[in-house]
Amino acid sequence: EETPIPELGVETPQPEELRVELNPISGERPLTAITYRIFQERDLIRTFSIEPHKLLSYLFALEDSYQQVPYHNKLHGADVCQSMHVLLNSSGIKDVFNEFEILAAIFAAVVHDVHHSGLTNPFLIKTKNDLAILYNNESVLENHHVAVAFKLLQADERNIFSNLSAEQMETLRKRVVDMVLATDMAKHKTLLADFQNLLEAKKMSGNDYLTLESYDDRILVLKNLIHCADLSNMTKPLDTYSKWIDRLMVEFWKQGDAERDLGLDISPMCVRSPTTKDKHQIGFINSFVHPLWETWGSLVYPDANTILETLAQNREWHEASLAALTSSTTDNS
Ligand SMILES: COc1ccc(C2=NN(C3CCN(c4ncnc5ccsc45)CC3)C(=O)[C@@H]3CC=CC[C@H]23)cc1OCc1ccccc1C(F)(F)F
Ligand SMILES: [Mg+2]
Ligand SMILES: [Zn+2]
Repeated sequence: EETPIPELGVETPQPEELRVELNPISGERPLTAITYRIFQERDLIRTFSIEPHKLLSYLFALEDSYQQVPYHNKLHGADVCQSMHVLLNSSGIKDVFNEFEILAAIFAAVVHDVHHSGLTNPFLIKTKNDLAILYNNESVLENHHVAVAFKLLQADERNIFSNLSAEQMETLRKRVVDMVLATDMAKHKTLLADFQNLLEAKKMSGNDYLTLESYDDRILVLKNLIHCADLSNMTKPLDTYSKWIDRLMVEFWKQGDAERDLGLDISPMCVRSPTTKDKHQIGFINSFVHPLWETWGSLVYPDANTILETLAQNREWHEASLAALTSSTTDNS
């Protein structure tokens, strides 16, 4: 008889009272609430003999290590974790990955931006920030995120992987590092090209995509998966999506203010002008987001159809508002 996993993370004679207690937490602690729920739903707690109180301790510490910046805060961590959870259930891949890979993917998603300062890699590099010195300008933020995530595991009461073998822990660590480093936008073009080549090769060889043998093939799909989850704002309904982009604009404008105060060139996307948001977002969707989701769509066909339609609608929304803005300005001129 398997020991039941306490639904609320801890054994209690008064589950109802604790449930009431925890509810406000899910409001203040969205990252912990969502991630704990996903670990339960995927039975990861039982499969990997994770001690529930350690999982809660780790998630509380992780959540508190996300900075209170407008966009790259704990809500973004929770959002990418939830998006990863949904993407892993896509028809084309849900039976491909084993529970170790799923554990690594969910964990990588929830930790992937921890301790983000709300500044971009180019900014940290040009201001010679300590992190840029430490990581030699190479995926500076992403190296920091994954280092912080593993440092938090070192405390025994937070080590959720204490019941994994040394070898299992080694592979899990490699997968998580590979995935988090793949969220650096500077890696986007190579990552997508390799992904397209893999799918092309699979198609040529006639066997279905699902037969991914090597570690390199399997991790390549997982890297693109976390990258898709990180760029999933644009595939969400407009009312949700527009809230994310407004948060990001505030974060970019604050960086623009810092650049001005430091006498540095203001990054193009940090310029406070009414057309910046629309212009850049259209460019971003056309150059980065749509090609990525289109490639993903060919793997998980037909799941991605709704996603691609929403992406097109959101792009049209920007084009309409840009046209309105530019026509009104030409009228004024
Ligand atoms: C919800 O919407 C976005 C979410 C995340 C990002 C993210 N952007 N980026 C980079 C920032 C620099 N980039 C560029 N810089 C200048 N001109 C261009 C032209 C086309 S891209 C690009 C490329 C994308 C990141 O590294 C973030 C961290 C990791 C993943 C993704 C994040 C970008 C969103 O909307 C786009 C955008 C919106 C508003 C203003 C500007 C931008 C803008 F397009 F500029 F980003
Ligand atoms: Mg990031
Ligand atoms: Zn992110």
